[in-house]
Amino acid sequence: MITMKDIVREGHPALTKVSQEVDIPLSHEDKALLEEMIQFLKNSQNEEVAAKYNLRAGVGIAAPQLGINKKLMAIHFEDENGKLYSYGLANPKIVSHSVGKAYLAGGEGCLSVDRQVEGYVPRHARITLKATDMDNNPVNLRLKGYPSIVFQHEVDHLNGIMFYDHINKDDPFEVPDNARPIE
Ligand SMILES: O=CN(O)C[C@@H](CC1CCCC1)C(=O)N1NCCC[C@H]1C(=O)Nc1ccccn1
Ligand code: NI
Repeated sequence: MITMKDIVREGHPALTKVSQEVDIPLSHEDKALLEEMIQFLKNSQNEEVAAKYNLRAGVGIAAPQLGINKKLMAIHFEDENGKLYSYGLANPKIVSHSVGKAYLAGGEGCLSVDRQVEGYVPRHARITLKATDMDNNPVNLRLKGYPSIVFQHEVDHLNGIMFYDHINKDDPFEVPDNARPIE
């Protein structure tokens, strides 16, 4: 099972590399990795399991965080309306996005970053994302709000981008014009 010791931390080269696309149909190895990544997220959100294995709760994880530079990412969480987002995705691509921006009002963190980094992380408010899921089916998702932010955070990892790369150095809490805060 994946635990925190498997998650590489900032300074590890895998986090700033552009990852490679994977072959479709997925190899057994890549499919098994996506399954393990989803299981980690489920475990991390389960109080007993997280306490037992000292897991930090996460809603998404990308293969580079495991030192693996493949375009594989997993997302698992329920939004405020109880809608479940649970995906193991290969070769995700943001094919279109809104002009408008959005950001988490509380800022962002990362399981690969063992420190608080203050500031707003401006992202696209809405995105259309295409990918292949773990059963080799094409996925076409239109996302807004918190889910849109989560998916963008993970896609960034596959391109070697960390959340703090988006924070305005001169004014971390500067709100880009017409950007929407997500509580
Ligand atoms: O690349 C992937 N990562 O680095 C895991 C990150 C991904 C999120 C950060 C901002 C958008 C996506 C993650 O999940 N976190 N960041 C650090 C500690 C907190 C944790 C988190 O937000 N946990 C959470 C939130 C709601 C419900 C349950 N748990
Ligand atoms: Ni992260």
